[in-house]
Amino acid sequence: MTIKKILVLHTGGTISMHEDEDGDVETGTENPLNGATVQLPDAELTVESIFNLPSEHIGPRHMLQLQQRILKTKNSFDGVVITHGTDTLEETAFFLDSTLSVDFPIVITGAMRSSNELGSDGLYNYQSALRVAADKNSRHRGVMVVMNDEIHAARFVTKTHTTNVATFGSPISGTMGLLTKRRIIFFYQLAPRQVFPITSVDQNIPVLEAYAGMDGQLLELLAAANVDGVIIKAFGAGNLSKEAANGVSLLLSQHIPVIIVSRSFNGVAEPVYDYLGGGVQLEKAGAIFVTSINGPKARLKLMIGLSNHLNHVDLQTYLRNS
Ligand SMILES: NC(=O)C[C@H](N)C(=O)O
Repeated sequence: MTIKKILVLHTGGTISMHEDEDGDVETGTENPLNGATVQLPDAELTVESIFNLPSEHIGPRHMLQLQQRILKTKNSFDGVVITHGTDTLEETAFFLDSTLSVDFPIVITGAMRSSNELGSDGLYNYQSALRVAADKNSRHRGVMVVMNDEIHAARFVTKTHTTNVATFGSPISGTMGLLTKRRIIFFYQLAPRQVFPITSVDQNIPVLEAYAGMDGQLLELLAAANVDGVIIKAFGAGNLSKEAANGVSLLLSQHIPVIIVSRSFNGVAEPVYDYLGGGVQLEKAGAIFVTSINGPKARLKLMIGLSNHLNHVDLQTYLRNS
C-alpha cells in the first residue's frame, strides 16, 4: 500500500465550531477535528491551522495567503485538503482554481452543523475530503468541493440552501462525482481552464444586483468613486432597465470595466435582446458578458485579470471563456 501524503489546512468555519448551551454557534480555540480519528489507513496527514475564522471574515487576502502556502509545498504532497466555512467556500475554491496550476488534488470541505450538534456533518465531510484527496483518479481535476457524499468542480459549485447539509450544488454542470461507502466515482472531466498567477487583490470591485425599477443612481455613484470595475447580476440572459443601461454607459465612458452575469440561479448569460438595456446593446456599448459563473466568482476573475494587467481584448477573452 503506498502511503499518500496529505497537507490539511484548517481555516475555520462551522466545521471547526461548537454550539453553546443556548444553541448559539461559536468559534473555539481548539479545532475539534484535531482530536478526531479519521479512518484512512493509507494517508499520512500534515495538519496546519492557517486561520481560525468564520468564512465571512475571509477575503481575497486570505485566499492569496492560502494560495502562497500551497505553492510553497512544491509538489511535496499528494494532495491538499482545506476546511473552510461554507458561506464563502465557493469563492475561495474558485480563487485557488483560477490561480493554481498543480497536478495534485486540492479539496475543500466544510460543515453545516457544528462539531457537537446532533447530526454534525463535519467529521464525515472531512474524512470524505481526505478520501478524495488520496484517490489516484483525483489528479488533474483542479480544485474540488466535497460535501455530503458529492464532488463538485470549483468553477460551478454554489451554496444553494441556508442550512441543509445538502447545500452545495452545481446547477449548470451537475455533480462532478460521488463518494459511496467503498468507491469514488467521477462522471466527467471539465474542459481546461486558463490559470493566471496573482499578486494584488486590493481592487475595488462591487457587485450589484438588478431589480425591477432599478435606476442609474448607484452606478453614477460608482463612476464618481472611480472603482476598478463593476459586476452586475443582470436579469435573465443579461438585461437591464433603461436607466441602469445609461449608468453602464457612463461607467464605460470612464473606462471602468462593467461585467454582466445573470441574477438567475441557473443557466448561461449571453446577449440576446436588442433594445436599450438588452444584452445585445449592453455588449455593443462595451460591457463584458461572463457567461457561466456567478457574480462573486466573476468579481474574483476580474480581479485576477486586472492584477495581470491584461489589455481590454485579452481581458474580454479571459472573462468570456468560463
Ligand atoms: N456552515 C458554515 O460554515 C457557515 C459559517 N457562517 C461560515 O461560513 O463560517
